Order: sequence, then structure tokens, then C-alpha cells
Amino acid sequence: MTKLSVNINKIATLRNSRGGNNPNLIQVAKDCERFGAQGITVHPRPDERHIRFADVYALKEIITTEFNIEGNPQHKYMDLVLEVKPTQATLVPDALNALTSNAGWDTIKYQSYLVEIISELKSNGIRTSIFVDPIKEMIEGAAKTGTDRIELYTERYAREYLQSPAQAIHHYRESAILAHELGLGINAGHDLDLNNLHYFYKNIPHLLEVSIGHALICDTLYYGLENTIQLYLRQLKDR
Ligand SMILES: CC(=O)[C@@H](O)[C@H](O)COP(=O)(O)O
Ligand SMILES: NCC(=O)COP(=O)(O)O
Repeated sequence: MTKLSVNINKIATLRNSRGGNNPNLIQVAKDCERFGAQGITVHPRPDERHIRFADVYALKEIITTEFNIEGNPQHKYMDLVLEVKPTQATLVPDALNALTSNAGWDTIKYQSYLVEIISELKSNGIRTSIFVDPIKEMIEGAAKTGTDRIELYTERYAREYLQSPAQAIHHYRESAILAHELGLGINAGHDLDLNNLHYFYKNIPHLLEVSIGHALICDTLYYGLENTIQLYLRQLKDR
């Protein structure tokens, strides 16, 4: 089974745009779970431009499915995650000024750094995942960090899918097969949407979780949250 973890960053962005509490992030997280999402993802950034650190503590109190916190361990992230103890910590090498995540880890260059961080998270009972591009050497490097899982960075897949789905999926499929052989669990995310998700699901073996935010929240404007979550869950089933 591939779990759907809904990334609620964009709900916080909308809330912050007016300074009040509308939409209510906590209620949205509860509703995502009520409508069938099997996880909630947040990616707090040091400038707190969407998810605030206080949101993360409040979410921990109410989430009954899997709580996934993404971020760069360089900044305040480690203190937050070690205190909150989510189900999963997804490490992302995003720069402070990046608009959104835009690259996977260089798992060779940062191997000893990742080994240290991952070991600390795992010794605190937190499952780990690291954001990686679908490149053989990066997957092999990931396996040497001790991480439980990788998250395949799917921006390139989503872009290339529009031209050629078969070509777009090729390196992702090869990477997933290799990762599984090396004992890694496989997650995926970034720019997955209602058009490209089912093809990804069908062609990526051993896919444990997808985290989806931007497109899902945009679809919610047209279909509503409950229908949208049902539509995404349907993409993660065999037809
Ligand atoms: C790791 C990843 O791809 C997502 O977490 C992405 O970073 C979402 O963040 P934004 O919602 O800030 O774009
Ligand atoms: N890890 C990816 C994620 O949480 C959401 O990415 P996106 O769907 O907002 O591009």
C-alpha cells in the first residue's frame, strides 16, 4: 500500500497572508485525516513563511496518522524534531533563500554528515528519510548513511511526464529497484498531481508513501478537500 501524506504548507501560507487563523491549520489537518489521508507532512522553514514552529507542536497533539516533518537539519530543525518526535523526519538540503526544495542530497559529499544526523534521529525513535535525485550513485550513497528510507525528488518526473511518461519514469524506476535491493524504503514527492500520480504509482515498485501539497491544495479550490483527497487516494490504487 502506498500512503498519501498531505503537505499542508500551503494552508499555512494562506492563513499567514491575513495574519489571523483562517483557514485553521489544525482543523484542516484533522479533516485531511478524516477524509482518508494516511499522513500529514509539513516543511517548516527558518523564516516561518508558512508552517510556524508553534504549528508543529500543535499538530503533534492532534495527528493520529503519520506525522512527517521535512527540513534542512542545519537550521533549527534538529531541536524541533528531537522535541516533537514525529513518525518520520525527511531531510532536505534546501538553501535558506530557496523558493521551494530544488535538489536532492549529494549523498557522497555529505555522507558522514548524514550518518551522524540520521543516527541521532534513529536513536530517538524517529524514522528517517532523505530527499534524493534518481541517480544510481546517490541511491548507493543513501544506503550507506543508515537512513530507513529515501524520498525520490519528483520535480523532474513531473516536468518530463508532460512530454514522455515512459522517458520521465525511467530513472525513477531504476532507482526504486536499486533502493529496494539495498534495503531502503521508498517515498516520493514534489509536483506530483492528479495527472502524473497514477502512472508513477503503477511504475514504481515498493512505493511506501507520497507527500503531496501544492497541487492537492490547488485542486481543493475546485473540488473541495474531501473530494480531492478521495481523487488522490484513487490514483494510488490498481485499476
Ligand atoms: C521536500 C519537498 O519537495 C516539499 O516539502 C516541498 O519542499 C514543499 O515545500 P513548499 O510548500 O515550501 O514548496
Ligand atoms: N515532499 C514533497 C511534499 O511534501 C510536497 O511537495 P509538493 O506537492 O508541494 O510539490
